[in-house]
Amino acid sequence: MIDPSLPLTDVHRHLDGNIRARTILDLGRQFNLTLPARTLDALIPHVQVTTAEPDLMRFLAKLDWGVRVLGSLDACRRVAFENIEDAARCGLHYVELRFSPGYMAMAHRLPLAGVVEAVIAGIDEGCAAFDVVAQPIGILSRTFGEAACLQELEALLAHRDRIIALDLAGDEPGFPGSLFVEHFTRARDAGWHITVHAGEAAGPESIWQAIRELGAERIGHGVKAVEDRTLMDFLADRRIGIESCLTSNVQTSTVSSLAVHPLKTFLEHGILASLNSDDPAVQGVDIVHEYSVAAPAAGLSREQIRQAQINGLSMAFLSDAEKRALREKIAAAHRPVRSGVRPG
Ligand SMILES: O=c1[nH]cnc2c1ncn2[C@@H]1O[C@H](CO)[C@@H](O)[C@H]1O
Ligand SMILES: [Zn+2]
Repeated sequence: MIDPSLPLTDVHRHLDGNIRARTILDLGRQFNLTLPARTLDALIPHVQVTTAEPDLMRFLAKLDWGVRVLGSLDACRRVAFENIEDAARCGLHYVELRFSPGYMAMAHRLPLAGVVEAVIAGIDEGCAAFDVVAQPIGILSRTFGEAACLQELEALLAHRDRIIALDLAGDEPGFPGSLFVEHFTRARDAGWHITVHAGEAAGPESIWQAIRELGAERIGHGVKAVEDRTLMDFLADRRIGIESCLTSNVQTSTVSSLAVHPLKTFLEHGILASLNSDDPAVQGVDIVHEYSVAAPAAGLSREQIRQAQINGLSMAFLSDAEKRALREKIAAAHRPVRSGVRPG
């Protein structure tokens, strides 16, 4: 139930959580690595979630093979390019691709700033080849601690003009946002937008912390906001966007089923919440599934799904003029061409 006359956006999509299984096989061969399987069918269970994982960390382990095969900077460039191709193929007009340079560099000790440069180059090449607007968001992988995140931050700052925002992802309960206040102060000083994974594996206090201490303008997942009415009022009043990722939340056991997902409550509360994919290749689903299958299963009406699509562009890290231009472009492309009408 995507409205084709409106821009289709995905503002919460991990580039390094969207590495094709076929590419993992291919790069594994190229770098002579021993993968857990030699064929695509046999590899899938190692790199894709099939049934819900018991918790976030076990879900995140499924992303590991994707980055273990990144044996060179050119491999990083390739997966970034393929991410744009994937976005175009599923009909996205605008995508914010987030990635963690430290996580991508880890297995083969690639230079961190080199990874950032390669990812940006792949995104640029993809945007030149396909009709998609894309912007990169840097991630600090909290799972590896404050010092590792500082190195990621430095690498991202080396390309500060090409990065639009900073995010914090990974082990939310193990590494609370309070450890990263300095990192985010520097990010804001660099003029970046801020979005933070919060209220996914930890409670509403994690969302308050992200807003008050890290300066989050948007929240990734934010599921646990439903437990705190004052917080929901605050999110609605301040127009702090919630980047919902329905299928992901079931696969990480953040919610027990789509039927109990709070997105519908957020929309009824007037919160700026949108539909996004998270880690499409790992999840085995993409944005079209989120709109046509997951959102109805989460109880959203047609009108609420349309509102979520509008919200996706509203919360995008674009200027008002850029948003208007995208809206007008899609509306014009959708307008039916009148044939057989001759002027005069
Ligand atoms: O749903 C999620 N919640 C929290 N962290 C995530 C999620 N998906 C991916 N990452 C984390 O983001 C970085 C790669 O982009 C990695 O740190 C990965 O663990
Ligand atoms: Zn995420």
